Amino acid sequence: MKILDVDQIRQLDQYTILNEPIAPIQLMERASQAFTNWFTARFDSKTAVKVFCGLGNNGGDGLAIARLLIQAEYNVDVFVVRYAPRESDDFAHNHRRLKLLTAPVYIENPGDIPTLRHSDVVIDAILGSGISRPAEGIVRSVIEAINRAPATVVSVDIASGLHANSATEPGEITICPDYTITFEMPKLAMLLPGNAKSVGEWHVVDIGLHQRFIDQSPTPYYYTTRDEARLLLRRRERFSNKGTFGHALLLVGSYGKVGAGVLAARACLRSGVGLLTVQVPRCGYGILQTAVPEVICRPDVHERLLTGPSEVEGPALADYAAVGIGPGIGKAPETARFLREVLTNCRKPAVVDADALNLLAAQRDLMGLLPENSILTPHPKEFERLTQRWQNDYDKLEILRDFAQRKQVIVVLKGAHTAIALPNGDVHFNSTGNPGMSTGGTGDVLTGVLTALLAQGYDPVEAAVLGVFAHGHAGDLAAEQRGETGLIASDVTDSLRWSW
Ligand SMILES: NC(=O)C1=CN([C@@H]2O[C@H](COP(=O)(O)OP(=O)(O)OC[C@H]3O[C@@H](n4cnc5c(N)ncnc54)[C@H](OP(=O)(O)O)[C@@H]3O)[C@@H](O)[C@H]2O)[C@@H](O)CC1
Ligand SMILES: Nc1ncnc2c1ncn2[C@@H]1O[C@H](COP(=O)(O)OP(=O)(O)O)[C@@H](O)[C@H]1O
Ligand SMILES: [K+]
Repeated sequence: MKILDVDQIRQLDQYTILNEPIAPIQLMERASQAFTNWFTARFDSKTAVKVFCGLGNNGGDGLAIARLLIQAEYNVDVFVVRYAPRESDDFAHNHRRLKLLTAPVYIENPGDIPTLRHSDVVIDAILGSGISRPAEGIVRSVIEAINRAPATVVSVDIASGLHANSATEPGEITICPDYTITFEMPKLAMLLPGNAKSVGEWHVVDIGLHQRFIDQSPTPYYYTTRDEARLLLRRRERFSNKGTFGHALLLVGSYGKVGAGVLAARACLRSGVGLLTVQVPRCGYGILQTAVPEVICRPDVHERLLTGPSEVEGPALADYAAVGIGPGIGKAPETARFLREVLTNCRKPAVVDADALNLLAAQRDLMGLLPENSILTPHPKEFERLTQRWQNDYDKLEILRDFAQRKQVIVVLKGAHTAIALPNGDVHFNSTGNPGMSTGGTGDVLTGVLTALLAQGYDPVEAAVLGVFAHGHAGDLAAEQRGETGLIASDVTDSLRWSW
């Protein structure tokens, strides 16, 4: 799904009005109905609803929502924050309609702000995507009062005060909602960690904006939906054999961190690889053979480190269908030398994770050896080591896109809504995963998943988008079973389904 910016959404709005065609006020009605459908499924009609409206179209939505809820027999109070003498045409239209049902309360001074109780549900329709300056004066006072109150808060389209696709400057204030119900598509701001408090749990409701305009609109930002991820999945053919699905090599582990290798190996097997060889330091031999009997184990000649040579013969590096390197390998100079050898010789896109990334950061010339379209999977700290410190999430996104383009690699920047930057500058945000996955080893699992997909011949971009989705989906299934708190990395592997 594309993520468009505010100007594009405004044009999309106009395009829909002209080409569907639909009257602007009807489009507002459709958006308000879509919000109301979500709201009534979530909160019952005994709920005390307090709708706060601004004077633009977001406020117009709020007034229409208030009317729809009154008609559905909810107990609704409406407050209009009168911060300016102007109001939008569609606000005015809905204002006239609402006044036939109820009398809104006008807030001009802080003394007009009502007291909010724990049992109240606030609908925040003060400012939407049209915000053009920081919230000040009475708008700020209302936002502060709502944030202080113990009530549940649901924002219409976007939290008041939050910019849809640019940074919130220090000192700016936003509503901190429990939920955001946004129209048609997520806004970039909703996918960025720094905005978590200004977004809450968010849901998209479809309001039928014109698909042709969306298709034609250029954007570097995408959000992977379940259907899109499903389309990437390949079926296993009936007349297949293990050779059909590739022979992968994982280079993993060091003394004390052989477990990282076990996690990656198990996940690789659970992701459909045909055959898997795992090279671990000699100390990991017994551990790996016992924990994962399905793998071919190649013990390194070194007892505690990965250094390269092994007494067990195997295919040349370039003959493996895919190579994954990093989980648990440590940063010893011998391992750094081996990494250099691997990157020089493997000639196919590789999966590079964890300490392999830290070694790249320490010896930056290694980056020049990365095979084109390799998949790098840093968490934010590792990414910072590879690049530089950033000012805010938007700055970080630019650094991410620039890095992927300059190095011609795929960067999977992990976290909630993992951002996958492609060599063409596009960024795909993931839609699966949960905070239960913030626990040691889940990243190692991802390395196994991605290596398996490359070995099966998935194009690296597809492998990255699909693998990250499947990994997060497995995390979500695991969380359903165990809850988020009790989730461990092995549960993610055990929950890999490859259907959704
Ligand atoms: N696009 C869609 O698909 C659909 C969109 N819809 C809805 O429309 C919303 C966007 O509406 P919108 O453009 O009228 O913007 P909105 O935020 O309501 O208000 C702008 C007004 O506030 C003012 N203002 C700005 N900043 C301010 C501040 N800090 N403090 C005080 N005032 C401030 C600004 O003033 P100005 O900049 O002109 O001086 C202007 O007067 C969108 O979020 C969605 O809810 C649906 O109805 C239908 C489908
Ligand atoms: N809050 C979260 N929401 C969704 N996914 C998360 C969250 N926290 C972590 N994850 C996922 O869990 C994995 C953690 O990887 P990483 O930080 O490398 O862990 P480790 O190094 O311990 O293996 C990543 O795939 C990341 O996207
Ligand atoms: K709002």
